[in-house]
Amino acid sequence: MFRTIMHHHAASSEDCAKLCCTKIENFSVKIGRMTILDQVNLHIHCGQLTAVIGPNGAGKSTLLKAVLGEIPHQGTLHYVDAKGKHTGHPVIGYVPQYLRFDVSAPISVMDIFMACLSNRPVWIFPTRPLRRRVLRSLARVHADHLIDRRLGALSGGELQRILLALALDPMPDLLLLDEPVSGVDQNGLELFYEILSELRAKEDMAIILISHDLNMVARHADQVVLLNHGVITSGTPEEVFDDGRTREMFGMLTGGSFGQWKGRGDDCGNPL
Ligand SMILES: Nc1ncnc2c1ncn2[C@@H]1O[C@H](COP(=O)(O)OP(=O)(O)OP(=O)(O)O)[C@@H](O)[C@H]1O
Repeated sequence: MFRTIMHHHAASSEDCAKLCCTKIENFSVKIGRMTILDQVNLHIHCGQLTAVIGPNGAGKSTLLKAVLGEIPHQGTLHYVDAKGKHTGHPVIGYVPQYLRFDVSAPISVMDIFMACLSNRPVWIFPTRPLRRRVLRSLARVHADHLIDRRLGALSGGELQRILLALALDPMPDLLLLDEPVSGVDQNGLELFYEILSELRAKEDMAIILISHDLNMVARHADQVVLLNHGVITSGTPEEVFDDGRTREMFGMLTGGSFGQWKGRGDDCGNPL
């Protein structure tokens, strides 16, 4: 069950550019006779947060799974770091939208780290260095106080941060996040975005985030991609949110501009 939060190595055949970036080229996914993704091309720059938005069923989660190599797809993934020393095989960290587990199971946060980080069975008492390492990982996401908490007793936001900490060990080149649609309150969401901002700056990490909260995207993303089976439009938050196609797709009122509604919104996170 924890396979999806482990790390993946994606292969590529040639360099992408001189700057640190990931190029997603001509990604297509067909399931049966249905085309879910059609020729998606994206450049994801290191040190930037790229938010993917789009209606339900647009293929957002499918795109992340294809980048992870978890589902059959066409297209190629190229990665090159700034120094050109680590080209072609990004280490990818993945934070899934949700984790299915038995909420009554006596599994602690420490146990799940043990299961993911070492080959030791979880019933062996953790060694001190391992516990210190887990505490360091958890501190990165402001969650070291949760190390002995039972998984089933975590709030939605806390669980999301634990999954993020797991995806960051070892530190990935490319971080993929599928934000939960519900279960994380506004404070949890704010903290999560703050942590992502820290990471992109400190680790020079490329981050792709599927988000349903347009206000948070407007405030924190460097680049926004509007996806609906293909890329409808992409650019800065200003460019994408002022685009008539975005406004139409999300039922926004016409006439307003990005600057007027940035930071405001209704209770569901929709810009007014
Ligand atoms: N294994 C599958 N078999 C058949 N159809 C699938 C499969 N996986 C996804 N789909 C379909 O592909 C489309 C895209 O799904 P996906 O989960 O990628 O959308 P999404 O943009 O992430 O949606 P949401 O915002 O609702 O999470 C949907 O219509 C979905 O029903």
